[in-house]
Amino acid sequence: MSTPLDSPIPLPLPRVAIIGAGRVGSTLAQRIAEKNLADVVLLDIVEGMPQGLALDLLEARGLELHNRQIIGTNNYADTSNSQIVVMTAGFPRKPGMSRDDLLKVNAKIVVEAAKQAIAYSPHAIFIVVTNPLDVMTYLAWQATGIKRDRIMGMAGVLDSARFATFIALELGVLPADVKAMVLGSHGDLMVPLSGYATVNGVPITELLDPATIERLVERTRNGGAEIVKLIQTGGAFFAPASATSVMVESILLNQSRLLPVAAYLQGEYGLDDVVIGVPCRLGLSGIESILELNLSESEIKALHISAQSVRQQIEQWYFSSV
Ligand SMILES: NC(=O)C1=CN([C@@H]2O[C@H](COP(=O)(O)OP(=O)(O)OC[C@H]3O[C@@H](n4cnc5c(N)ncnc54)[C@H](O)[C@@H]3O)[C@@H](O)[C@H]2O)C=CC1
Ligand SMILES: O=C([O-])CC(=O)C(=O)O
Repeated sequence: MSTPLDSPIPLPLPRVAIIGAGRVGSTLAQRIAEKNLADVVLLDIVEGMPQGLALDLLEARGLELHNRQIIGTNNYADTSNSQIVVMTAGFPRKPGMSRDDLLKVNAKIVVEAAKQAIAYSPHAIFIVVTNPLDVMTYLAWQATGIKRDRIMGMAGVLDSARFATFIALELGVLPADVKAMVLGSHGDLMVPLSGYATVNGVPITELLDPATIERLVERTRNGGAEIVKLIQTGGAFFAPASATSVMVESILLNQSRLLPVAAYLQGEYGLDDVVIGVPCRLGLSGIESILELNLSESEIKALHISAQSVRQQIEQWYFSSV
C-alpha cells in the first residue's frame, strides 16, 4: 500500500515565459535554463525563430548538464500558467537614437503582448525589459491591471552592475567586491548613488577623488549608448540578460534580495503614479517592499527630475494615442 510519502505529488516545475526571442530574450532563456531556475517558453512573432532557438538550447542541455525544458512558440497558449513573464519584445535602438525614440513603436507592441500574456498567466509576476523601460513598465501595468507588487522593470540592476564594473576597472579590484546602487529612470537622468558605492564596505569616496567618481558616473549614464555605438545593429544583451536573471532568481528562490527595480510608486520618495527605479526586496510574491533611503537633497531632486521625464513620456504616449 502506498503512503503519501511513497508517492509524493510532483510539484509543478516553475515556468518563465519570455516574450520576444531576440538577443536579450534568447540570452535570458539560456541563463535561466543553465542556472537551472525554471523551464522556459520563448515566444516571438517571427515564425520558426523561437522554435529554432529553443531546439539549439535543448541540444546544449546534455553538455551544460541541466534538464530544463525550453519551448519555442508563436502561440500565447504555450505560455499558460507561467510564474514569471519577461517582456523583451520590441525594437532596440540604433546609434544616435535615445531610448525614448522607441516609445511609439514599442508601446503598441508591449501593451498588446502584455494583454495576451496575462490572459494565459493571470497569476504571473511581470518583468519588463523593453525600452523606454520605465514608461513600458507603466503601460504594461495598466494593460494587465495587476497589482503593483507583481510588475517591475529591469534597469537598476544593470545600471548598478555597470557602475560597479567601471569602479572595479578603475581600482583594479574584483568586480564582485564592488557594490553600487543606481536609482531613477533608465536613461540620461538615472541617479547613481556614489555615497552608497563600496569596495567590500569601504566607501568609494575614500578610494577615488570626486572628479574620477564623476567620470565613472557619466560613463554609467552613457553605458547603454556606449555599447549601441560599438555594436551598431542593436544594444547590449549579455549583461541585461544577467541582470534580469538575477531578478528572476530572487523571485523564484524567494531570496528577498534588495535590488534596484523600476516600480510603480504610490507616495514613496514623494512620488506618485509613476514608475521609477528604487530599492526593492524581491521574493515569491514579487516586490515584497520598497525601501525608502535617506537620500540627500540633491539626490532627491535628481530622482524627481528623473520621474518628471518619465511622466512626460507617459503623457506624450496618451496624448498621441487618443
Ligand atoms: N531595460 C534594459 O536595461 C534593457 C532594455 N533593452 C531593450 O529590450 C528590447 C529588446 O532588445 P533586443 O533583444 O536587443 O532586441 P531584438 O531586436 O534582438 O529582439 C526583439 C524581439 O522582439 C520581437 N518582437 C517584436 N514585436 C513582437 C511582438 N509583437 N510579439 C512578440 N515578439 C515581438 C522581435 O521579433 C525580436 O525577435 C529593446 O527594446 C531594447 O531596447 C535591451 C537591453 C537592456
Ligand atoms: O542602451 C540600450 O538601448 C539598451 C539598454 O537599455 C541598455 O543597454 O542599457
